[in-house]
Amino acid sequence: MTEKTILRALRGETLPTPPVWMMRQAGRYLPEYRATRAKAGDFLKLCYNPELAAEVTLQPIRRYGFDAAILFADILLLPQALGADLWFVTGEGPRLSTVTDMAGVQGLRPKDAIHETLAPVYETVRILSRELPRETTLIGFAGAPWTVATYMIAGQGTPDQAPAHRLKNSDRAAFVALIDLLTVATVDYLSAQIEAGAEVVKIFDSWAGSLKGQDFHDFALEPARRIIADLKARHPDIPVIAFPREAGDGYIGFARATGADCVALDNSVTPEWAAEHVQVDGCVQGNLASRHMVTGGAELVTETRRIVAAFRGGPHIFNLGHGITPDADPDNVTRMIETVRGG
Ligand SMILES: Cc1c2[nH]c(c1CCC(=O)O)Cc1[nH]c(c(CCC(=O)O)c1C)Cc1[nH]c(c(CCC(=O)O)c1C)Cc1[nH]c(c(C)c1CCC(=O)O)C2
Repeated sequence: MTEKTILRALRGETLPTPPVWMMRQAGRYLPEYRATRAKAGDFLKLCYNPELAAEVTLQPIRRYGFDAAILFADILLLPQALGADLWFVTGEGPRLSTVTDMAGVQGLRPKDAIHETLAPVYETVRILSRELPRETTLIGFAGAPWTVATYMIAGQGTPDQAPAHRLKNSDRAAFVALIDLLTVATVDYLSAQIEAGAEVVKIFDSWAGSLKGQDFHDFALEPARRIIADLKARHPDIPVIAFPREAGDGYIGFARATGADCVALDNSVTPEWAAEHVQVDGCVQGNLASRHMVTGGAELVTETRRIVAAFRGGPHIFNLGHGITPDADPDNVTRMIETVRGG
């Protein structure tokens, strides 16, 4: 069997047509997702129901034939497995019990305890590795320590991650202890996904952009480097995609410094800039603005072609710059894929 297209791109091959998948491709813009979520009861019940989580992972593959499927789960399941309370408020987002000092960090469970909670996620991966079409790559994932810590410290999403910055600056020891626990737990979590059948893993650092200078080095780059080094020691052939969202100039050299096989790009960088400064080090993923999945039209086609053309000279996986939003039109996704594949 010839190797899957995404694995070829991740090994550094320049392909005539970039493989394509989408962040949040299983999500609320799809009526079949909404129906399955209703059947599960709510979002978290869906995440912990292996049959239904596998079903929603497969839905966009059946509908669109994406080159990759991403495990259906959430980056906040790991804090829950470490002992935080987690719930979702409809229309608002996640809520967690907070960790605000060293006693809070020490009150979390040890990393070896996570698998008890996360076992259903590994079962979802096993189902998917049996049921996916043979040409489709299965991507596992976790949040990066900084991004996960921002939710654990604030107890919710925050526009500027102020509570996490405050803890970092006022109680360094507690903050570093939390980052360290998340780093080692993430290695075990991703390793278990790989052992269950994930062929690639992606590390989402959605709030990396709020770390500047030395902080970016210490809390975005360094944890990613440690996670990737430890994972590759256990699973040498597993490619890793890193997503230090809104890193700006921090994207330059990020793959080299962390050992990532691919860097995912958000929309704040142009594809022409990224081809010159980031793709020189290897595979890149991205970076169509999600709003085109809402607005469609000629601009969707023009922008898609522009990104494909800008990255044509090197390894590239086509994706959005962030997750597709619930108000997206499913037909625009079809249009985007046709355009990537030569339409
Ligand atoms: C920060 C973050 C989270 N989760 C995730 C991130 C990092 C990526 C990013 O920046 O978007 C990652 C994530 N979340 C989800 C996946 C599954 C795989 C995929 O399709 O990409 C992945 C990879 C499902 C989800 N995670 C969530 C949904 C929507 C829940 C629903 O169906 O009601 C999905 C499909 C909920 C979620 N989960 C999270 C938030 C802030 C929210 C609420 C906001 C929102 O509703 O979009 C935390």
